[in-house]
Amino acid sequence: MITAALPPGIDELAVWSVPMRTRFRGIDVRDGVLVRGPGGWGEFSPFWDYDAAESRRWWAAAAEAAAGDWPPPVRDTVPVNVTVPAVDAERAHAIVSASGCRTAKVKVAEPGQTAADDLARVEAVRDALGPDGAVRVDANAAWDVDTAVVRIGQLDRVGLEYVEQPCAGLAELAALRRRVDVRVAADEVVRRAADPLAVDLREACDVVVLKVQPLGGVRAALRVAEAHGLPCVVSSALESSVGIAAGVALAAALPELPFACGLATVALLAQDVSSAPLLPVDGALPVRAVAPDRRAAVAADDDVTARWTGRLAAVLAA
Ligand SMILES: O=C(O)CCC(=O)c1ccccc1C(=O)O
Ligand SMILES: [Mg+2]
Repeated sequence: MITAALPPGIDELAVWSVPMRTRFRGIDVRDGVLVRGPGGWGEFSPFWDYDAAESRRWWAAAAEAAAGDWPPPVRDTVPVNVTVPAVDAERAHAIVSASGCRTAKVKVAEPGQTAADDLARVEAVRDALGPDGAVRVDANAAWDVDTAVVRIGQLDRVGLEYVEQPCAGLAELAALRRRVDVRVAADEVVRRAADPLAVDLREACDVVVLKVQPLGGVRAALRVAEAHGLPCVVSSALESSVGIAAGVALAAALPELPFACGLATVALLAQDVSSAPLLPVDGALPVRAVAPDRRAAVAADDDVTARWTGRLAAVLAA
């Protein structure tokens, strides 16, 4: 526990650090800060490549959770997808089979891998799910428009629910969307925007991905959903179960939830902050509070703790 320099409204900070089971987006270790306020626990865990200015929305999400300021739920469970990292086909099959989920999101276009690697992984996932499951892919903005047309054409042989952020920019997404039949989902183009409310998504996508921390909290993300008027999918930023609970609160509060959410990612962590982690049962997460009772077991070392308290101080001063 750290007692120095607590932010306003916060009575405890706990810095956690756990290895990933599988490398994901170049991340092998996930870490962050848990904060406790009068309304419960919140999570502040911007990725290390986010500067203080870009991390401010992440802090707003943690402060909102600690204040207990979430909107009421309209459902008590949230259907989720299993998230498949850029692993080989055999492991992808095993991950999906073990998950109990009926929807899978598969990472594609990983640097150093080929189109054949992606196709083999996606085919294995389809095989594991059977014909009634839903398969979506996420390219994390890796393709130009022509490449995306070709790759999506190949991968859609298994039938895709949507392709998430196939290209980087709004104009590219719009150009691609006119050339493929598969739905396009927008992620980075919304969550990394200076103003996620003001991005003009009308031609660019069919689905909007909402992430609580990058958008500045549950209420801020609900305003993003309302501003765009498109179907939304809530997805994680690889948080511990405390941060995932905020995603679940958002998914539970959305008026419509037509697709499974990307909130089953505690399974990608080797350990969790809670002895009752938010992991899916029969493809869904329950809407409930999370007690981070394992914070001593997952406590970061002094060096990592100092880096996080420094980061938090920089964000609060910004
Ligand atoms: O959506 C999911 O299934 C899991 C979350 C996920 O993919 C993700 C997690 C951390 C950072 C970025 C992303 C992403 O959607 O690109
Ligand atoms: Mg994404």
